[in-house]
Amino acid sequence: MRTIVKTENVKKFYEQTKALQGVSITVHANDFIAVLGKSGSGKTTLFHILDGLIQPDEGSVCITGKDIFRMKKREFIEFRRTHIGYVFQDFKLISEFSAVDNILFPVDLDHEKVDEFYLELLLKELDIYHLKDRIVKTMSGGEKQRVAIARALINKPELVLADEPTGNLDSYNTEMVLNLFVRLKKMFSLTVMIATHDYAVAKRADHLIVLQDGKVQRDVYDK
Ligand SMILES: Nc1ncnc2c1ncn2[C@@H]1O[C@H](COP(=O)(O)OP(=O)(O)OP(=O)(O)O)[C@@H](O)[C@H]1O
Repeated sequence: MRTIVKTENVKKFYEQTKALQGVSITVHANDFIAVLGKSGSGKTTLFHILDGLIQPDEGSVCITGKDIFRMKKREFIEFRRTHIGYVFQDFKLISEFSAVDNILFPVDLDHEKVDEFYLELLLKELDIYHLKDRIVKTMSGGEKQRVAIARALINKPELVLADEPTGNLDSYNTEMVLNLFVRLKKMFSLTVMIATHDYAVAKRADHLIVLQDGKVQRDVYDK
């Protein structure tokens, strides 16, 4: 089993708050991992650290065997772009842009040629092909969520981090997004990590990591 994520003793403090108090986890390739915890348990902090958005105060983070906080900035930017896809809790889409312009934003930034075949496949798999030219601000929460997932996948990352991907969805859309992650994981050999506060959602994963007060309280691997 190939290791995709390995953190050792990761700590992050915000003044009085100990957001992460020594988190060590190992995540294997092609698994579906749920990080379960109540509000304030440190899920977003951990995901931001895995994505290199914030730096830990202590500890190390290796993604596909590379220590991301030992990389040079430019090297990391390129590494992140090609290895990690992030679905933000609040989507972070550009509301005045169309779905397809949002999805292609990470590609356009790098002036790369668009893989039209892959784009079409993604749009169809996510059931947003018919919405590709719609302005994002006119879309429902579930539709925006699927656009955000497509944007995270457009550069064919190995690791997808999704922070509360079902947090704002009703039960129908929650089920749809979970099934989608399972299908996309198989189809594109992804490793999918989701953060959630909902045990019913977390139960669907192969690997469950429970965070409590910034510490790993349970780490169960069940395939
Ligand atoms: N930028 C910050 N400045 C100060 N404290 C912060 C900051 N970011 C997070 N915290 C604190 O760190 C702790 C962990 O927060 P975090 O957002 O990681 O939790 P979470 O499990 O993702 O919660 P939620 O489910 O509500 O998003 C909380 O006590 C939070 O208030």
